[in-house]
Amino acid sequence: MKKVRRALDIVLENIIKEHENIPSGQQDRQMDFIDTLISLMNQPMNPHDEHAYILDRTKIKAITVDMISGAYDTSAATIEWTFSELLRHPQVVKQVQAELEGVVGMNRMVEETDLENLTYLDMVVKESLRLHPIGPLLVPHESMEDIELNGYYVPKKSRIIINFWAIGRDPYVWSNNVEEFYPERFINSNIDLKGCDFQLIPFGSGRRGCPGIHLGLTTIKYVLAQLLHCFHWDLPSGMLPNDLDMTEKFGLSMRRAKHLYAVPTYRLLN
Ligand code: HEM
Repeated sequence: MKKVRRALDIVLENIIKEHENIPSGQQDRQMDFIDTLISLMNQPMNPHDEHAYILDRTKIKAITVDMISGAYDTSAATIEWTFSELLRHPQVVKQVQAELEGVVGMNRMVEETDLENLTYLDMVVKESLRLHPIGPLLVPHESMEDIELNGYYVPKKSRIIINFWAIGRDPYVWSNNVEEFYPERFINSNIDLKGCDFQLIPFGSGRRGCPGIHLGLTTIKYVLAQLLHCFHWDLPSGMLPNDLDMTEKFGLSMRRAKHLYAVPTYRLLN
């Protein structure tokens, strides 16, 4: 563990140094996340309170580790699960591609600004997160005071674990076709992912809910939209959609037990 920590510290130190010593001629480049943190370094976050939180080098490294560890695996695994469901449901792929053709056309690549107009893709991602939440038990929480909830007494300092995987597959919440990948269930529904609709909380809820929800959703939709817009996708070696193994591997994040393989064919006009 100590070795890993030292190695990680060297990587992070290099990232910070690279940002501190931008070569002349590149000074006008757009500021990124690390530039912003460095610009706030060693000054109180609240200028009217000298005891306020101060961002130092170590804290910048800690925040960066949080960002990297929270972001990569979760987004990559969600893309892989969504793609698996799409390969099992060619009809849904056709509909996403029809939406992309309507919004983007076939002569240019998808851009980030297109995402807000891709409403069917939004439903596809919600449905994928319902069935395949990356954090099936979210992150353990602790009650700050004694509380009674729906007739249950929860003492202060209880460890609370939310089984969102089970909520996502509960027929009383989602009706009988709960095991089916069916994005259309979100048509005319106001359910969103921000954490107030408790039947769909793959990013958690409340003050300790996921701070990366917007970056995560943008990344997932952008990657999926580009992959589906640019390419047709087939399963390898004549495999049929129903043959695709959907076994889960339970861990800190819930990934596919086996990697997904798919064969692309280019489909844009140029
Ligand atoms: C598909 C993408 C993602 C999913 C499904 C996801 C899911 C979650 C969940 C379930 C939690 C625990 C929330 C709770 O228990 O209430 C969480 C926490 C967290 N996530 Fe994400 N996340 C994603 C992307 C990201 C990204 C892109 C970042 C960073 C840029 C990030 C950073 C974090 C951090 C730092 C926490 C801990 C928050 C705290 O303890 O206060 N996540 N995430």
